[in-house]
Amino acid sequence: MLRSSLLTLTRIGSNRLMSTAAKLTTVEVNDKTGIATLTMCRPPVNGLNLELLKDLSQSIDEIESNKSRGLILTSSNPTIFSAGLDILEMYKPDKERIRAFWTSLQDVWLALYGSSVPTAAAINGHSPAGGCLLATSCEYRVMLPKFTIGLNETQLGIVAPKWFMSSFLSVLPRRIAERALNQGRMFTTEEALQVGLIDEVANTKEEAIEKCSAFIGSFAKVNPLARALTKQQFRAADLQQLENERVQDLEKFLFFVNQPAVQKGLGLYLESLKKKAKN
Ligand SMILES: CC/C=C\C/C=C\C/C=C\C/C=C/C(=O)SCCNC(=O)CCNC(=O)[C@H](O)C(C)(C)COP(=O)(O)OP(=O)(O)OC[C@H]1O[C@@H](n2cnc3c(N)ncnc32)[C@H](O)[C@@H]1OP(=O)(O)O
Repeated sequence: MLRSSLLTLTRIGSNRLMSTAAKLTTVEVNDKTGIATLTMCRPPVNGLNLELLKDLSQSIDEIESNKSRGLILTSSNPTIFSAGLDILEMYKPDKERIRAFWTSLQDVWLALYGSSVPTAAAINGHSPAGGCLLATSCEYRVMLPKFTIGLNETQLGIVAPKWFMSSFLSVLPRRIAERALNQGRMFTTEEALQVGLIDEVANTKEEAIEKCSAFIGSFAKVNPLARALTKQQFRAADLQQLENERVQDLEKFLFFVNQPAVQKGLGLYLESLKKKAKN
């Protein structure tokens, strides 16, 4: 398979480390537990651009087909899980590339939210918008203190698509989800724990990964097929909705993102990020 030819396989202690040639993600399988840790490593902020999304898709497929016991998603950056979609993909976009970009994002969501293996996110840094989408696509979340997580799209003058809302709603009560989305609210770790957006707090990344592993281990005595089919039945309606509306969803996104007012808003937001970075 093409994917195999892109992979290098290294052994670190009892762990197998698979990394893509471009190294935007690594997959490390713990030989004792059989759990795969998928790490995003795209400096400076794990912005989800086309290449990172393609890598994530490939890595998730790899983990599914390697029959790993579970998947833990985390980041190599010590303060940022993912800054969400790379705004440079949406600002003054290239016509063909932005189509591939959005389609890849749909692929990642379908693969992660619909994954047959147990999934958990070790959120070791800030996790706005697309970062929160990835985290809420997993079944369990452990976060480090003093970071933020949420769907802040309305703060940028954009709208979270329905399937972002589906992931959010699979975790939060409807009333809290609706208000947070309308406000574009970012929750601190402590607030996220209080509303149920995350399941546990850990003091270090290692501890977060241990807690994620313990969650995945909690299924050890459950029949894997029964567990996977049960999970997929819970998520089937959300997944089917995007499968049915993929093309319309892409066209809606392209129409929306190309509106002059949206482009202006994204430009101003990028400028404010750059100014903040300089100060
Ligand atoms: C009806 C509906 C139909 C269709 C829907 C249509 C549209 C909706 C589409 C999509 C939904 C959008 C989802 C998203 O994910 S949008 C992205 C949202 N993300 C953010 O708002 C995060 C912004 N970043 C930050 O808040 C901070 O950077 C962060 C807390 C992550 C890290 O802070 P830190 O102080 O550590 O780093 P910075 O100095 O701020 O940044 C370093 C560097 O990185 C650049 N940067 C940061 N975030 C992004 C990003 N998301 N995209 C691109 N670039 C980013 C930042 O500018 C700095 O760059 P430089 O100055 O060049 O070093």
